[in-house]
Amino acid sequence: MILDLDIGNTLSKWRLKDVDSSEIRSRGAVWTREEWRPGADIPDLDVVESVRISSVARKAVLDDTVSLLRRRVPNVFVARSTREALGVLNGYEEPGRLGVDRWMGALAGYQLAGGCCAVDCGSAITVDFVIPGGYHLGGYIIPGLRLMKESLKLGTRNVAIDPESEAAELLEPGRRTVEAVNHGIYMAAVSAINRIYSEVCDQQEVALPMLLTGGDARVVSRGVQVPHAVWPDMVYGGLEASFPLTPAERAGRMSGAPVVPSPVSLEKIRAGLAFSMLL
Ligand SMILES: Nc1ncnc2c1ncn2[C@@H]1O[C@H](COP(=O)(O)OP(=O)(O)O)[C@@H](O)[C@H]1O
Ligand SMILES: CC(C)(COP(=O)(O)O)[C@@H](O)C(=O)NCCC(=O)O
Ligand SMILES: [K+]
Repeated sequence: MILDLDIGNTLSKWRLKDVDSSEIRSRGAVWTREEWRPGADIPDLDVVESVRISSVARKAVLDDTVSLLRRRVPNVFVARSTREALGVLNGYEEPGRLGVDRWMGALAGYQLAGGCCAVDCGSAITVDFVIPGGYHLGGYIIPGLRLMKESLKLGTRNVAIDPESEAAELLEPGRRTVEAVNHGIYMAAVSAINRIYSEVCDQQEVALPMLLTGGDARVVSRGVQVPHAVWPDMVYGGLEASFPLTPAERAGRMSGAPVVPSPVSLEKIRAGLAFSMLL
């Protein structure tokens, strides 16, 4: 079995993948914290022959996790942000400083769509661009829905947005504090994503497919007008492409990859941008 780990600032996600069949056998998530307890937090390591890790947690957490795993598992692969990988050139001045989850998403998106806007809606919402030819332009970081809410300190933190809510309701003016906050942060997130996408496509003169991932991807998806696909395993896709282990991965396939969404024309994107600015 392969154990894939995606350690974010809030949640540490894991999944077990069969090496021969490439099937996902189980998955789970635990709060990101100092220490892993194999058998409790993550599956028993006896069945695991390889681990692949993407981590944005503090270096000490990653170091401890890696040393624990190295004692028990033959192969441990740790993803790093590099200057170039899989045909993508990292846009950061200091490539190693780009969050490795963003880098994994950019690599997966490029491998799937050959140019994309990769949006990760987690603790932070990150929006990264890779244009055809493999140039990663850099991106944008804004607080995620939960962080935006907590920063207001209005005592609404325990009333999360219902992930089943309809976008139309979430975009209405709130008539109670908790609604005003939830609708406000939702509007902030989806309008930022829509606007960032249009601005960058306009500047770069290319209509890109958009891919969404992260814990809040599904609810954010309902408010994003740009054609897009939700790919919950996008970060894992970057791990698969970086460290291919199964026959399917060696052939370039990534688990759960969605059908690439067809972007609207650049003219339409530009018209939308002009309209939103009343030009
Ligand atoms: N069941 C859940 N448990 C915790 N957070 C959730 C859950 N469902 C959605 N969320 C949202 O997802 C965010 C965490 O998403 P995730 O992509 O795992 O973040 P990160 O990679 O930063 O740890 C939380 O901040 C919260 O807004
Ligand atoms: C921006 C992030 C905090 C997002 O992490 P997440 O919300 O997925 O936990 C992470 O990618 C990170 O720590 N990045 C390093 C800074 C950068 O990318 O510029
Ligand atoms: K994120």
